[in-house]
Amino acid sequence: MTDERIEKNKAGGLFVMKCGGSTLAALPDSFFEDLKELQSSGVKPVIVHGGGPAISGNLAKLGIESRFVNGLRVTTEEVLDVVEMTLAGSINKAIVRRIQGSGGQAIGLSGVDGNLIMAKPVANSDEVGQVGEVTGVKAEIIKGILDLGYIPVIAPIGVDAAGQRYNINADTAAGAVASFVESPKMIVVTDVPGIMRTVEGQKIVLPSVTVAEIEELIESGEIYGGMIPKVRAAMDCIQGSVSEVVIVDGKEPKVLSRVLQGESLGTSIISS
Ligand SMILES: Nc1ncnc2c1ncn2[C@@H]1O[C@H](COP(=O)(O)OP(=O)(O)O)[C@@H](O)[C@H]1O
Ligand SMILES: CC(=O)N[C@@H](CCC(=O)OP(=O)(O)O)C(=O)O
Repeated sequence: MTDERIEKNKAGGLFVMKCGGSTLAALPDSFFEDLKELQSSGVKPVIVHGGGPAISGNLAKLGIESRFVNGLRVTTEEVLDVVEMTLAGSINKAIVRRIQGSGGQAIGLSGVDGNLIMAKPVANSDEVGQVGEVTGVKAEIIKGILDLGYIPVIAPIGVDAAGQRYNINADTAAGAVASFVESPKMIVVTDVPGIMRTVEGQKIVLPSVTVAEIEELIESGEIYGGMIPKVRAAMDCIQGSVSEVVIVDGKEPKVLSRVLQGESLGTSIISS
């Protein structure tokens, strides 16, 4: 990590990474070893994670059906108990244990702790229930944990001043965290090699896309399902301090350090 370009990133201070539930179990040990090496070299990673498939699995065990409206889980109080238990409990602690297992240092918390992620109901809460949108993130808590030498591992549960909990899509939460901590880059780690489109019958990965191109890809149906909240979160945060969002496959060797070194991997979303 003596590369000049990594040094430049260090000067930026930190980067936010979102780990999707689709990929968490498949992340190889080398992913966490790379993360540990970055941490040892002075880079400050912040992790926001999902866990949608695990939530659906736990709900199914309880005989509760999972329902989604435009990619957002319909969240009753009963569902919210399972969401919190899964995200802030088993998934969060599994990530912390994997980082520690690679010799890194991590502290897991949810957006409820210290009122880290403040939220309010989404506009269509009559349809989706206790789903939140972010109104604020206490960046000083994240920076404090980083200054202590730990990687913050954040579960996307929000809270409001009255103490009500909210289920927040993990891509949305990661984008908001990246904006509030003024991360220059957000890395979205998922189970596909980037944003793909079909050209002459072949699926290709787009090396970079602009906000205008994303709108066209959603319109044409080439971006659908779980990719939609990712690109929407990316578009929201690159309006502010985040200058680039990169979507990559977590199984790619040394993916984090390669992206931070400026290697062209996955799909880079840029403002224009
Ligand atoms: N244009 C696209 N390129 C790549 N993947 C896409 C695209 N449109 C939709 N997807 C889907 O988005 C999925 C990633 O979203 P999701 O399953 O929610 O992942 P995560 O758990 O990482 O948030 C991919 O596995 C793929 O099925
Ligand atoms: C409101 C909403 O839909 N919340 C998500 C939170 C987890 C998530 O987003 O996980 P992935 O990143 O693995 O999809 C859910 O309940 O599934």
